[in-house]
Amino acid sequence: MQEESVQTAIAGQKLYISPTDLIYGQPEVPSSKYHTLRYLLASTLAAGESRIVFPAESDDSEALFRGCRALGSHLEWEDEQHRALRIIGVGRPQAKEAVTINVGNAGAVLRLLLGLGALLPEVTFTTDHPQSLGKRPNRELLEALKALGAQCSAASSEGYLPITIKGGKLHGGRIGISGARSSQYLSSLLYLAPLIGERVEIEVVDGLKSQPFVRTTLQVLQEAGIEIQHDEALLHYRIEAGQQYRAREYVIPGDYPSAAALLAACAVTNDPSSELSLSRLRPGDEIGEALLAALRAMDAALQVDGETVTIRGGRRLHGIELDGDQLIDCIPVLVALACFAEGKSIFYNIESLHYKESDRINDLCAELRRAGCAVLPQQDAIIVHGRPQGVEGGVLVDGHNDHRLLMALAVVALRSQRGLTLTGVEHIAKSYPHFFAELERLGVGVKKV
Ligand SMILES: O=C(O)C1=C[C@@H](OP(=O)(O)O)[C@@H](O)[C@H](O)C1
Ligand SMILES: C=C(OP(=O)(O)O)C(=O)O
Repeated sequence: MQEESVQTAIAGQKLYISPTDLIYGQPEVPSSKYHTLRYLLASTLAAGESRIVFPAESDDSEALFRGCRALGSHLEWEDEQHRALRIIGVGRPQAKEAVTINVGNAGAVLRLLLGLGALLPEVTFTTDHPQSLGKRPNRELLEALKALGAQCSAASSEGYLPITIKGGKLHGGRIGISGARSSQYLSSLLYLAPLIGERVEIEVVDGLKSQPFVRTTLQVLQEAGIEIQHDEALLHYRIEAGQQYRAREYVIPGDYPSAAALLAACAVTNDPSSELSLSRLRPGDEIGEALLAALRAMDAALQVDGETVTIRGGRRLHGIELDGDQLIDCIPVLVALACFAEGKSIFYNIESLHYKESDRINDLCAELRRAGCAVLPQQDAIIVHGRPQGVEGGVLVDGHNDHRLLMALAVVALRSQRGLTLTGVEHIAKSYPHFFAELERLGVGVKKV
C-alpha cells in the first residue's frame, strides 16, 4: 500500500485518518456558506456595485457564482488572495435567451435560484451530482412558482432535476408553501416576491423546519433594503410590490457548521493538552449559540472571547438530548462526538436530515456502525449509546456524497483504535475543501491510500 501526504482530496482517492490523541492550533475557519449565498444574491438583485468581503470559497460557492452570472450580474475578485468580490448587480434578473445553470450539489443555491429563475423567460437547472442533489425534492416549491404564473417541468413528480422554468410574466396573490421538508422553499419565495410587481402573501403550511435559516434570510433582506411583514411564528408573510434591493458592502462571518467539525475533532481527543482556537465566529448567531450550548451540555471545555472560541480535549463527555432542528447541519458531527460520551444521547426533531446530500439519518448510522459505534436510526431521531473507551475502527467507511458525513467520520477516526479509511472524500469540497489538509496541519495523521 503506497501512502503519501494529503493536499487536496480528489475523486477516486481514499484517505486514511489515524487515531489521534492530541491536536493543537489556530485553524482558519471557512466563511459562512449561508451568508455568502444570501449576500451574493442580494447583491445580484441590486442595481449597481456591491462588495462582499471574505466570501466562502467552495464548490457550493462556484455553483452560486455561475447562478448569479446567469441572472445577469458581473462578478470580479478584487484581489489575488480572493478576499473581496465586487458584484455589479442587475436589479431584476435578465437574459435574452434561454439559459442553463449547473447547480453542482448545492441545495440552497438551487432552491433560491429556482425562485429567481422564474423571472427569466426560460431557465434550465442541471446537476453533475445526480446521486445526491438529483434525488432531492423540489415539488412544493415548483407548485408555488406555478401558482405565481411560472411554467415548470421537472424530471419527476417529486420535482427532481433537471428542471425547466418558463417564467418572465408572474403575478402576485396569496400562495401556500410547505415548510415540512425544507426552509429553503420559503427563503426562495421571500427573495423572489419583492420583484414580482404585485403584492404577494405567503402562508406556510405543514409547519416550518430549520427556522434559523428563515430568520437569516429575513435579516439579510432587511439589510438589503427589502421590507417583509410577517408574524412571530414565521408562518404568514406580506410582501408589497415596487421594492428594490440596495447595493452595499457586506462582510461574511465564519461558518459555524465547519467550526462544529473542528470543535468536535478537538473535544473527542483524549489528551488534555489538545487545544484549538477558532476566530471569526460571530457571537449571537442563532446556530452558533445552539452549537456552543450543545457542546457545553456535553461538558466540553469551551471558552468564548469575543469572536474567538477555544476548546480543549481530554474531558469526559456526557450524553445529551438535543432538538436538532435548531442546528441541523451540525448534527452529524455532534452525533459522532456523542458516540464517545458517557451514557445515552438522543438527537430528535431531525426528520429533514433524510433530504440532505445523503440520508443523514440512515446513511450516517450505517457508516458509524461499521466503525464500531452504537447508534440507532429512527424516522426523526438518532439514538446514541456512547462508548467512552473508544471504538475499533480499522475499516473502510463511505461519505455517501456528503461533506458533513465525511466530517463526522473523521471525528470518529480520531478516537478509534485502528483509524478509518474514508472513501468519496472529494465531496468535502462542497463546503470545506481544505478540511483534511487542515486536520493534518493540526496534528492528525491523514494519508492518501
Ligand atoms: O437556507 C439555507 O442556507 C440552508 C438551509 C438548511 O436546509 P433546510 O431548510 O432544507 O433544512 C441547511 O441544511 C442548508 O445547509 C442551508
Ligand atoms: C444541507 C446542506 O446544504 P444544501 O442544502 O445547501 O445542499 C449542508 O450544507 O449541510
